[in-house]
Amino acid sequence: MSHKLYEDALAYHATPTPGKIAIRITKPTKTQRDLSLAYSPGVAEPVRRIARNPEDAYRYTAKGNLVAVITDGSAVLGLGNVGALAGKPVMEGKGVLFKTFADIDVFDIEVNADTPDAFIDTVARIADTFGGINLEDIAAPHCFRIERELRERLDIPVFHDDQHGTAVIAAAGLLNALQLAGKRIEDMRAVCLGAGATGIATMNLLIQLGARRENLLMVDRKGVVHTGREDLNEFKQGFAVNTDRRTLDDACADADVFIGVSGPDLFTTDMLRSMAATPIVFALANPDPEILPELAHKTRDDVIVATGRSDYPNQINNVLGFPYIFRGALDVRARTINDDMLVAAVHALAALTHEPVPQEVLDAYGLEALAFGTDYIIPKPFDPRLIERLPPAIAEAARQSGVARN
Ligand SMILES: O=C([O-])CC(=O)C(=O)O
Ligand SMILES: [Mg+2]
Repeated sequence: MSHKLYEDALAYHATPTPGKIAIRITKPTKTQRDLSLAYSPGVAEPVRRIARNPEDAYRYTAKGNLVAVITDGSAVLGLGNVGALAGKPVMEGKGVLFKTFADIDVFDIEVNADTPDAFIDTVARIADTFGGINLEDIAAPHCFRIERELRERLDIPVFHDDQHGTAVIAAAGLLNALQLAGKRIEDMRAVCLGAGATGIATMNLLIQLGARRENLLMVDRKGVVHTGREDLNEFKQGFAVNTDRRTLDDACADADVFIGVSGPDLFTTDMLRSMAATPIVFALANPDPEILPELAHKTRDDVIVATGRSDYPNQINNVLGFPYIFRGALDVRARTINDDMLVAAVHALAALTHEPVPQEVLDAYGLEALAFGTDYIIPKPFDPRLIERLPPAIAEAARQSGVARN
């Protein structure tokens, strides 16, 4: 990407105030009386109430609209293990998006943890502060255990964004792309390059939506995940297929779908040429995709391409998910975010793409027109209808599945 954009990004982050987010006060604090309500002695009364009834925290504190965006810095974007502190710009960025798109407040928390247990313990001990926990940029496989144990221990939603957020958006975009390609998810043969958090969660969600496990080939650094391998962790084992295919080249031949959640430029033009008719290529590595859209389109004119980036059509990025999924969950004080809620989000997103696009979306993207088609398989992040459609669908799924407290 251009050097200029990166220079601009540094200036954006540095001035006029370092960082991207600050705290706002929601009550009057101008007079002696204001202070005696906000602080001693008045503050003692909500304290006594919450001590008697913890649910009162939702009434007298910011808890119910406050999400922790928490990382250990072990898998920041596609940049790898850069450490907790270096992950902070991304976590602040998530806070900006939660606030902009769903009016949810965020504390970003960067945890230096030597072990998954230390991380789990830290999060569990601070969880009372929050209405929900958004785990971010935590590497596989330890992210799976971290999420599972925190879900068991806590009665607020715990959601690993890079797994389920990205999976929801990819699945919604894929349903639409398959429709354009005239293919059914039940028949689709898909390759997933990258068997980490996002890859595994996405494949699991596609199976829930009708994909057949034996038609999904996961590929990791050592090649195709197949039943003859003895180096697979329990999460990859679930996707081991009985096949002769061994390399990424082998896997891509005649495939209908390629989903990359790996690293830059790993998907070649030869691989693309070997895919079935109207191939679907989701090159989702951030910031640099597995293949650049211009190269994919130059290689085949029947390809449908998506990336994770804002500067190309078809942005498959979890920004379309986490703000609205948490909004829906917080609105009904859901105890968790379950699969029914994720599937509801998939269908709401996929359906919205078929409707006429409002003028303000065209303006935000400098476009004359935009309609369902190969360059528009998923709504744009600046679509004001997202906040109207997604949270109610997710909240309803929470109610139906019995995890809503309101
Ligand atoms: O931050 C983004 O653009 C999407 C994301 O969660 C990641 O790449 O880890
Ligand atoms: Mg992430």
